[in-house]
Amino acid sequence: MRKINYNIKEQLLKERADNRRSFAVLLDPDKIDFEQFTGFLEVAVQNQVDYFFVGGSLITEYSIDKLIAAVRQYTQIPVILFPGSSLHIDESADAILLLSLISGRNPELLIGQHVIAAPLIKRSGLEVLPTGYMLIESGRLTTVSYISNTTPIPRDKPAIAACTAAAGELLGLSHIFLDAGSGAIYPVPPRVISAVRQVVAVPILVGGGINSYEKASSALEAGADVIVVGNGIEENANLLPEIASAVRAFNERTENV
Ligand SMILES: CC(C)=CCC/C(C)=C/CC/C(C)=C/CC/C(C)=C/COP(=O)(O)OP(=O)(O)O
Ligand SMILES: O=P(O)(O)OC[C@@H](O)CO
Ligand SMILES: [Mg+2]
Repeated sequence: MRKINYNIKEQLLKERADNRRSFAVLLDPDKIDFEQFTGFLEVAVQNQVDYFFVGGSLITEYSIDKLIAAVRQYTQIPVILFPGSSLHIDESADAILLLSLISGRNPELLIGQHVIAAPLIKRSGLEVLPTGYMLIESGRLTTVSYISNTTPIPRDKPAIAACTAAAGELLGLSHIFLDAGSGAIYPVPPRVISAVRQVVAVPILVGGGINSYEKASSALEAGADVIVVGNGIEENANLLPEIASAVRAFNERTENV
């Protein structure tokens, strides 16, 4: 299937203006079982998954291009890179979350990797989604915290999260991603999401440890525009329809309000 010319930034802004929420499934290239992948994609289409995010803190197989080609063969779901480093850029995707890790104080992940990646991104034709990426404490040491060598924001300090997100927006970042980290024990607390929601106008993405209908609903009620789920779906195939139904229920409930 040919690449479609999406404008994801505009799509996210429109959804936000309409108070509609979206569902992104995180695909870890190292964990895809290509034998079963077609069936998985059918389920994703049936359940109206809005986006595939593709990436990881650490990638060992470098099968991003194969993964995207498989997605394209069976679906029109947009593929957005969620890179842990400048080595994870693949121009066959539709867009890239250009993350700046604003909750941390590691200059490499605030600007260093971006300098290295800039010429590649410019020539790739990928749509760029400039994103303030914020790690929130999650009850355990996550891969992303370890690999990025940064300390997450304490989960009981919504004011720190709000000021960090506000600073990111003032700097011109057009999305905020609140991430408890893949496999988090505790997802981003609703209080943190709503504190950020009150101070920024840009779309908010929330992920990490969302593994039930209830957790998804709480994040949506608190103001998350996009729910991102990875590990939970890798572990339990029934979770994809469950999260999709939480997003659908929210959208149906608020449709005529
Ligand atoms: C500028 C460019 C192109 C890259 C740098 C991008 C930045 C700043 C990254 C920040 C830190 C980072 C390592 C983010 C990766 C986040 C991610 C895709 C997490 C997915 O989960 P994993 O952390 O891989 O967890 P598992 O161990 O469960 O697979
Ligand atoms: O794998 P999970 O815990 O769903 O987290 C998804 C994503 O937000 C991780 O960066
Ligand atoms: Mg992973």
